[in-house]
Amino acid sequence: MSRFSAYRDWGADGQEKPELKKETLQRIYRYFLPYWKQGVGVVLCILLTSGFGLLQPLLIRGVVDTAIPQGRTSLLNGLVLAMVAAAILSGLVSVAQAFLNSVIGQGVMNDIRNQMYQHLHRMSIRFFTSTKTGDIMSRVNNDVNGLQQVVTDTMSQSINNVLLASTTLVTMFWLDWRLALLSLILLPLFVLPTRRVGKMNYKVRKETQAKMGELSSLMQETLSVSGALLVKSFGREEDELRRFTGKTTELKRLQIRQSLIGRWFFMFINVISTAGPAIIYWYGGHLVIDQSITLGTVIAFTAFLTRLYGPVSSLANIQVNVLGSAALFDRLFEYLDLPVEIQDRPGALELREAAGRIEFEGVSFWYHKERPVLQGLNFTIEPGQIVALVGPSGSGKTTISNLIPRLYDPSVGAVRLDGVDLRDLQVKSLGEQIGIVTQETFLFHATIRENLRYGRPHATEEEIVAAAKAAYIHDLIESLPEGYDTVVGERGHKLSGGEKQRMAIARVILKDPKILILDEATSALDSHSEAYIQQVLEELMKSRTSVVIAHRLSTILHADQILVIEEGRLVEQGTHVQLLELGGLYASLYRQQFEGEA
Ligand SMILES: Nc1ncnc2c1ncn2[C@@H]1O[C@H](COP(=O)(O)OP(=O)(O)OP(=O)(O)O)[C@@H](O)[C@H]1O
Repeated sequence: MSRFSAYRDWGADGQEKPELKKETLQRIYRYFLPYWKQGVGVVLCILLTSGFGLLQPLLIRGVVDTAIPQGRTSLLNGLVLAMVAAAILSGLVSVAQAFLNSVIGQGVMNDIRNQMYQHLHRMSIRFFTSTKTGDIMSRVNNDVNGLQQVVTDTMSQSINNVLLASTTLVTMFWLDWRLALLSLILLPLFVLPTRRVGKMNYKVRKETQAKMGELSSLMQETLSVSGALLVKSFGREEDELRRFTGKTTELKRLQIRQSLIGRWFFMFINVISTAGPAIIYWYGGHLVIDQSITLGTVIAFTAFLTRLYGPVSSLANIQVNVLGSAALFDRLFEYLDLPVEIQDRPGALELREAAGRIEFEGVSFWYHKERPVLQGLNFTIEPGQIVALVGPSGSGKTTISNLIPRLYDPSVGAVRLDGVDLRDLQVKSLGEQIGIVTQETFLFHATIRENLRYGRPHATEEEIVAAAKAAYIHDLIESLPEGYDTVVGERGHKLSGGEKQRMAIARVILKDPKILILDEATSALDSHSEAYIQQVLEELMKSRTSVVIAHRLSTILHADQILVIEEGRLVEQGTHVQLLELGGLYASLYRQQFEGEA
């Protein structure tokens, strides 16, 4: 089985039980390292806010125990002012903390998103043909977004909570050890239910995430232009609706469950945050009556109690949260770690100007090992030659042409350009020498000018117009209200199949590559336009090596060599005249077409 076979089930959400791996932690740490300064800032902010927080109950105690009983109004004013000032300062610091947190979170997220996009572009076509677009999108968008929330919240809240809980506990013991002990005994009451709720919440959240992924994949497929067209043309709207509502109903159920879990959580919090202080008032009240502590201490204690229980119950969930973040990171790392199939070897040569001699030596190829697509191909294309690949549908012609720009590497044997194995050349420099026009032309959602310039980013206006004229598309472009500024592509102006092919040809004319691959490049044209374009292409093919795949054999009569492919094997080779004389597969294909057209 190919090492890429795992791609096929990508996004099926294999990992259920997250575990914390040392390598994961180390890698996460490396992403945060560049932001250490902001990290120090966050810790300082947390220290300050927890200091301000500690101050409040102590100030309350001063008010209750000293200022009011002793009738010291100036002290009362001072204490109240200090309370307000501490609240304002604490608020300001928390704004700064939120800012720093965002800088870190967004920064890490941005770095990962860019790294992921770059990595995805290094992946071979095999990856894209075997992975659902929805899954790729979902990883780049949802997972990376999820990261910010989970990571920064988990990280800074954990530090925050540890500090809050420990400083509060120390202060509580300093104030009165008996009440402090009682608070500690009550702690499990608080912590245990929230921990359970936290776990349940995590599980449902994960299920919801997976369901949402499925839903977005489904929408991506059925709401794309081609998908919608298919649904309509087969009248399958109702079935699709059923499939969709099946998933949304499931999602609804999960989300209701999630919000119920939230309600349970708040119920526990409410009960305990009322019951906790009540118990402290009860025991503290007795101590006040016995005059062993002051009333202010009891009031301060109840304020401290919420400062203790909140952070401790969050910390009880920290394991779940940390595991959750680690799992999210792991999902992203899995993508980042996908092996790059086609990449530069160390010391790969830069191809400056290819002469254009292409050799296939003992080339076999398979997408999946059990089904070879090309078998033992040997042939040479001399510089400047026009070579046509001919053969029944599915015989492997496109696959052969894909090996030349190294969209795939041969499974056995070698493809050479000017005597050098393609695997020893820099992939980018190879790509620069090759121009491809296929049956399906893709245009970006951009202006016609920008689309044409894709072939040569620095092309002048004159060069663009000249290329468009050469591809017989200039007049059409001029007739559009916005001419070369017309936006085409996914949501822009629609060009017909033939017009798109002419755009693709103009784009390649601009690129001016040394090697040309035309895979059914004129299939969308009527015979009148095809005759025109054929002239253009013949002009274009002069002085470069060209590989042409065409079902309409009339377009390849003048090829220097015709390679006849059947079931992945080279079965005949020669010029049109030679092959007709041979009276084999080519002759019969030609006769069939000739008779069909006659
Ligand atoms: N990405 C892929 N994964 C698995 N099998 C593939 C893939 N692409 C093509 N194939 C298979 O490889 C074989 C050769 O396909 P190829 O597209 O090279 O044929 P072709 O001669 O160009 O056909 P056509 O004339 O119909 O375009 C076919 O049987 C096809 O099903």
